[in-house]
Amino acid sequence: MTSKLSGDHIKLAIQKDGRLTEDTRNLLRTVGLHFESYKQRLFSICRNFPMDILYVRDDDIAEYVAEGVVDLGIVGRNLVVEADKPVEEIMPLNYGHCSLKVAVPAESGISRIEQLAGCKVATSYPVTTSRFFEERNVDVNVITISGSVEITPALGVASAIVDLVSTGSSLRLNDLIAIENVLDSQSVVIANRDSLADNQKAAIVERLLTRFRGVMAASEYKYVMMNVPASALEYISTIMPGLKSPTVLPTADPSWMAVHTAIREDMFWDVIEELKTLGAQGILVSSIEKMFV
Ligand SMILES: Nc1ncnc2c1ncn2[C@@H]1O[C@H](COP(=O)(O)OP(=O)(O)OP(=O)(O)O)[C@@H](O)[C@H]1O
Ligand SMILES: O=P(O)(O)OC[C@H]1O[C@H](OP(=O)(O)OP(=O)(O)O)[C@H](O)[C@@H]1O
Ligand SMILES: [Mg+2]
Repeated sequence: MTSKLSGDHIKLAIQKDGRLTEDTRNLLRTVGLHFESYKQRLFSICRNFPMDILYVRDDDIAEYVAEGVVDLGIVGRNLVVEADKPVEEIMPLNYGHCSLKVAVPAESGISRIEQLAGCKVATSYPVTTSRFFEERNVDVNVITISGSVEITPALGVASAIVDLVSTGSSLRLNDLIAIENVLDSQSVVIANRDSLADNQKAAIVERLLTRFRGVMAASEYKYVMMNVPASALEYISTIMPGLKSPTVLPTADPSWMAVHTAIREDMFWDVIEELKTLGAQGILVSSIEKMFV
């Protein structure tokens, strides 16, 4: 095995050390990739998949993908939009959820962005912010700040900010309120366009995405096993939004049937409550590790 990045592999850039790092590493390991990741490492080679992983600052990922330094990147959509580079977003990954919002001091009395005309707006996302206000025809002076944007109104630097919000606690801590959403973000896979046009690379990318889909689909479902009265089986089958029709097996008692199915997490409690009222018993629920439909 060589220590250089090899040509017949695809290259994936992920955040080296930050909010997305742990979830991203976990996802890669859950899809069965074997690789070393030490903090001082800049890249590692997957032992069982034709891919090399580069660890970089998240701000650089979209640029590296656009330039073809790497074929794929995993990064927050907020940074893909801000980088404004020609890359393809090919899959949302359902972690790293946050939103970019316009916020103002709570006591300012400002509730609409039109009231910010002629004002200073501080942000670490100048490209996205300028475009947002231009599209809304509100003329503002965008000031670029690299961090702790929330304190700029209190310092008199700006009348409003555009910053990432997740729980909203940073805004509350600084007596700010959000007045408009600029974009919703989550971790996404982005790809270099030439790599997608290369059949060999595109095939490896598709293998990786298939694995990601399997893990993500599984996280949205629970596997449910239960015994139901044979008389209620027909109706119970209609209320179970499983993948296809549920698996029905006979039990030692002909008046009871065993039913196995996958139920979407978001409908789970409603369905379980209804099943219980219809006489289902011995309901066992388990997580699904991977799922391919
Ligand atoms: N409070 C939050 N909650 C959830 N996700 C967030 C939050 N803040 C940021 N994110 C998402 O996580 C990404 C990485 O955030 P992080 O704070 O690690 O960035 P960073 O400090 O710029 O890291 P780097 O050192 O790699 O440049 C953000 O670009 C965004 O997509
Ligand atoms: O709505 P909340 O849950 O409070 O999250 C939002 C905060 O999280 C991020 O900052 P981070 O903690 O990464 O600090 P930094 O931007 O100063 O690096 C973001 O820039 C906000 O400040
Ligand atoms: Mg960064």
